[in-house]
Amino acid sequence: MSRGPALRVALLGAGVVGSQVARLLTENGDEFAARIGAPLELVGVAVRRPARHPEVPAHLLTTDVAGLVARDDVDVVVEVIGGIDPTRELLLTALRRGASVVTANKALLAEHGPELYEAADAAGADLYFEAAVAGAIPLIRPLRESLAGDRITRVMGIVNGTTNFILSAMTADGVGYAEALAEATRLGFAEADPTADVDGFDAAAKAAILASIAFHTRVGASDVYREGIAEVSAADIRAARRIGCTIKLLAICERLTDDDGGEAVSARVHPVMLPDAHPLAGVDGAYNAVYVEAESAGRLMFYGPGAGGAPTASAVLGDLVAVGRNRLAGGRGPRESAAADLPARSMESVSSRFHISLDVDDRSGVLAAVAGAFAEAGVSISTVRQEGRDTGGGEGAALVVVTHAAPDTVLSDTVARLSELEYVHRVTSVMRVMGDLR
Ligand SMILES: NC(=O)c1ccc[n+]([C@@H]2O[C@H](COP(=O)([O-])OP(=O)(O)OC[C@H]3O[C@@H](n4cnc5c(N)ncnc54)[C@H](O)[C@@H]3O)[C@@H](O)[C@H]2O)c1
Ligand SMILES: N[C@@H](CCO)C(=O)O
Ligand code: NA
Repeated sequence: MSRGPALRVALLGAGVVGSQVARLLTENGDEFAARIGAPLELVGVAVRRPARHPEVPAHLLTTDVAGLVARDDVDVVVEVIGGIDPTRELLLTALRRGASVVTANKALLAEHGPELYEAADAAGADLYFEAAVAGAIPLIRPLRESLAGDRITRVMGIVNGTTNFILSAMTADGVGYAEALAEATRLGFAEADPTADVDGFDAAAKAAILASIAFHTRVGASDVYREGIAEVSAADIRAARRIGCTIKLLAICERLTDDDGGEAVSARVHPVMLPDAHPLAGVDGAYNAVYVEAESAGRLMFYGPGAGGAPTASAVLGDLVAVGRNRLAGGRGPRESAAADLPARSMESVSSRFHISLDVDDRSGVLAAVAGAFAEAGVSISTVRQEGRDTGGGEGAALVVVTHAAPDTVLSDTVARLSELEYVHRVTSVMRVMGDLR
């Protein structure tokens, strides 16, 4: 039963996510009203081309997005347009006049989160963004609220559905990279510009958001080290299989303790060879999964659909219900929590194990020369394996070296030394490895 005045909602964008938000709002309006205690009323939907949206009642459609957010009868703006321009200005306008905002826009939050929080604070409005990280999976709310009484030490996971879909297809079906990307785009997982997915920008934005919330510190997109999957080859996937691993693009956010006991934060995104027994190795397709380690709670795992129209709309609508309940209660949701203000560390502070593939001359002395280069750089070797060449014929052989943990910077020196060796034709790939190998 509805008790309060209607919560008036403006929807910006009716693409993959927005069209599902509009559908569910219309279909389930009575249920939402009962859950909130006040009806939700969709008062406008901003789109680029109204003719393409027969599913939205025509009187709600507008191309005047700036006019819609400026309307003083709009209580909540739901933004599913994406990108920084013009969304930053639109959301600031909405917040400054006291409207709450629900957004799925990780790129905007990772670049301009503090500015949006400040505008929300100044006007006493809410800023919710569950859909921005790991789609349908409840992750932002558990981190911001459920775990607010704990000390989180690590957040690590698969947070980009498109790249996970591509890597899964390349691994299971031997499907080519381009074909898998086209399918992810067709299914609505990929960003409007899919380089945001494959080059790791999308995952890096999510890592920045996760690290900020988990460590009560402002972490921006530029603080996140980033490598995408464009360099991951079919040969890398075969090499990973040989050592009992699966390649995944991981976002890793860690609380680091310096030698002097001071704390810092590291956030990074890069491909990793994960042992098949690792729980994240079995997360396939557009599914996401995130591990959270906290001092008192221990290890938690969040798993589910990380992309797609309806799953993402589920998270958007959950936020909308929360905003509606807050309004009716005369309260607000959580604000920015950044008081810890920890410094962000670069990759120089991070050590990893590495899997390095080399094309070498198949002759005596090669192994000693390669081992010597590692020794000179102070990198300890865990295993070495020599194989016939992985691709192509020729006189050479493929050498595969797996190291013990070594600092990132030292590893780049080692690769430079290896490339200069007379017997080494090429360093064909360098990839980080996690955990124990068989
Ligand atoms: N697709 C997913 O699986 C998914 C998951 C989580 C988060 N997101 C995020 O949700 C947002 C939307 O993603 P999407 O997949 O629905 O994108 P989309 O490209 O399918 O939809 C965006 C829509 O916004 C419209 N639009 C663009 N500029 C506009 C403007 N100035 N005025 C009015 N309309 C405008 C476009 O025409 C398009 O219809 C992005 O921030 C994305 O990162 C998407
Ligand atoms: N493009 C994103 C959408 C979900 O944020 C992905 O593939 O995960
Ligand atoms: Na989520």
